[in-house]
Amino acid sequence: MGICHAKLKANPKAKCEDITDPQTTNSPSNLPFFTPSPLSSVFKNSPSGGTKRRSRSRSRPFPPPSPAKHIKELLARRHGSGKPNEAPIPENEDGDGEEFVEVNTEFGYSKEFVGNYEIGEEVGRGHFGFTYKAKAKKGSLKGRNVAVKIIAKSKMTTAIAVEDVKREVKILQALNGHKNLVQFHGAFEDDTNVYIIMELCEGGELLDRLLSRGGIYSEEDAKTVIVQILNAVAFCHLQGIVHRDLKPENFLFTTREEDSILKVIDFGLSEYVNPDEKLNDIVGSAYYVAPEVLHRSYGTQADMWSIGVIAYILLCGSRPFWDRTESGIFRTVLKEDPSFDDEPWPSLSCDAKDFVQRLLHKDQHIRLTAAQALCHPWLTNHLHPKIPLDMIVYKLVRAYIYSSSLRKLALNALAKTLSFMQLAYLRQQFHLLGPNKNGFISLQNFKTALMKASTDAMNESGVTEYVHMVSSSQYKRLDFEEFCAAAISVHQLKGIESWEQHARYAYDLFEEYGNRPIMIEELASELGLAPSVPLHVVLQDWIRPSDGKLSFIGFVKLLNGVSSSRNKKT
Ligand SMILES: Nc1ncnc2c1ncn2[C@@H]1O[C@H](COP(=O)(O)OP(=O)(O)OP(=O)(O)O)[C@@H](O)[C@H]1O
Ligand SMILES: [Ca+2]
Ligand SMILES: [Ca+2]
Repeated sequence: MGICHAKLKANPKAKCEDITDPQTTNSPSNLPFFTPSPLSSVFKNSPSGGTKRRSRSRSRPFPPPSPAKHIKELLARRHGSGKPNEAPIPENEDGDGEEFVEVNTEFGYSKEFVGNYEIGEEVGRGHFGFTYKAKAKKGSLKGRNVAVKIIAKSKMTTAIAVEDVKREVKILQALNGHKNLVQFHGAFEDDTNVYIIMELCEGGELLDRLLSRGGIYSEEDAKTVIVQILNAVAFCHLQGIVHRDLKPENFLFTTREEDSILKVIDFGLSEYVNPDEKLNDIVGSAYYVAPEVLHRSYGTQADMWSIGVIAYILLCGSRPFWDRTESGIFRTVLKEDPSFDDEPWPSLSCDAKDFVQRLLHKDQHIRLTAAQALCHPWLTNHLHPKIPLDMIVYKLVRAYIYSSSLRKLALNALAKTLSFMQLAYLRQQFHLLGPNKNGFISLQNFKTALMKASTDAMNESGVTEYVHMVSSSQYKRLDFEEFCAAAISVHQLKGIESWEQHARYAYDLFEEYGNRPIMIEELASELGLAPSVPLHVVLQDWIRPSDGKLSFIGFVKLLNGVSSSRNKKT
């Protein structure tokens, strides 16, 4: 990239052109999604009537970036149109007849908001909600300040919009208690609004703090922020929740202090997803959306891309993927690699660059998971983040159990090539699974370990069921060595520079302990190739003519696994 208009801290003119977001126009009534504050019924004494928009630009030394806008398609689908209360709802592309559904906006929440809270000033707003400070009048929170996100029912013109709000509340409730997630205190409704009560975060948005520092963070400060983001997101992912709207506006500091705790907010676009499932709706904010979301086949790893974008912005003050139009942004996300050539990248650490690159990998299978990112040397060299259990381990171990014995041997050879640093993450995961005193884990351990972190979200997302399935498979106990072979991700290893060395060294070990003459038919069945495939043509290179053993190419294909081999053939 490297052109000034891509900079958050670019010159004011370029910045203004950059702002294609309708939210940044001066008059609120110009906003396609503007509706008057939903509070006219509740908020009687405010001089501003609660509708004055917070202006970032006047208080900043340079014009700030627009808050990230949601993807147009998302808004059209969820709210029917750009002006939800006026225009007709466009035809739903899935043909599920959304426009004919009468929307039921009864949520079943308590109707006692006014009796319980006294509303104060507005503290923020987004496309979907207005957030106010409020004071609890009774109950355990009596006298305490809270935040109330108010969502007007008039905006809920589609069943999807209603479901989004219900899910936002349900997820906040289920995930309550993690220190880097905003605390939830309850939900209310009346005829006009839904009220989501949360802890009040008084330290402002990450975006504002970034801007107040001139649009850039030092590596050390960025690490502190990123670790907290990863802690929260790793927890969500383990529960089977993908946030889908991670951006600097959706992180708040609890206090104004420099070392304030950071909290993830706004689960309005979050979704349940189990480890076997792929989501397909295009959701999020354009600058932060992952390529696989645009390809309509994604899971929790889409959030990791957004964290990569955030890390990139924190460290250099520029957006990694930029264009003037939404379709232009999508094109750069899909096709272009972010630049690491411009200042300050050459003067930043190699670890910082490597960390960001591993999150901005276009292939979601190569991208680091949240738990893996927490083990990256950029973070572990100075901080000592607590590493949570990682669902990818469950997926990989399950695949290993069902692999052929030949592939298991190949993976065991590959695991022996891992460096001490690479093994650190696997060691942590093994430890979390609670090995017995002889250093073994059984598949039951996978279930027991997960249940310790279980919330209602895990049941709803299908993670509980998935883990039950993994743990009820038949397989012997694993020691650490075999666990490494089982939990190694060949995809991810292929994404690192030293992959070729790993593969060569592993092949040498395999030659010593596992390679043997193999018939083409046997190999085909190992790989799950259908008899209709012209086996001799396809598998010729995989077997060494001299002794009929697996060639290096065959070994690598075997490591890739059955399904990827099969995909390549078709
Ligand atoms: N708990 C809180 N404490 C303080 N301020 C908050 C809190 N929750 C939200 N806000 C403020 O209100 C703004 C809007 O809230 P939120 O992001 O939940 O709304 P939204 O309409 O869903 O946003 P978006 O347009 O990103 O979807 C936030 O960016 C933040 O400034
Ligand atoms: Ca938001
Ligand atoms: Ca939202």
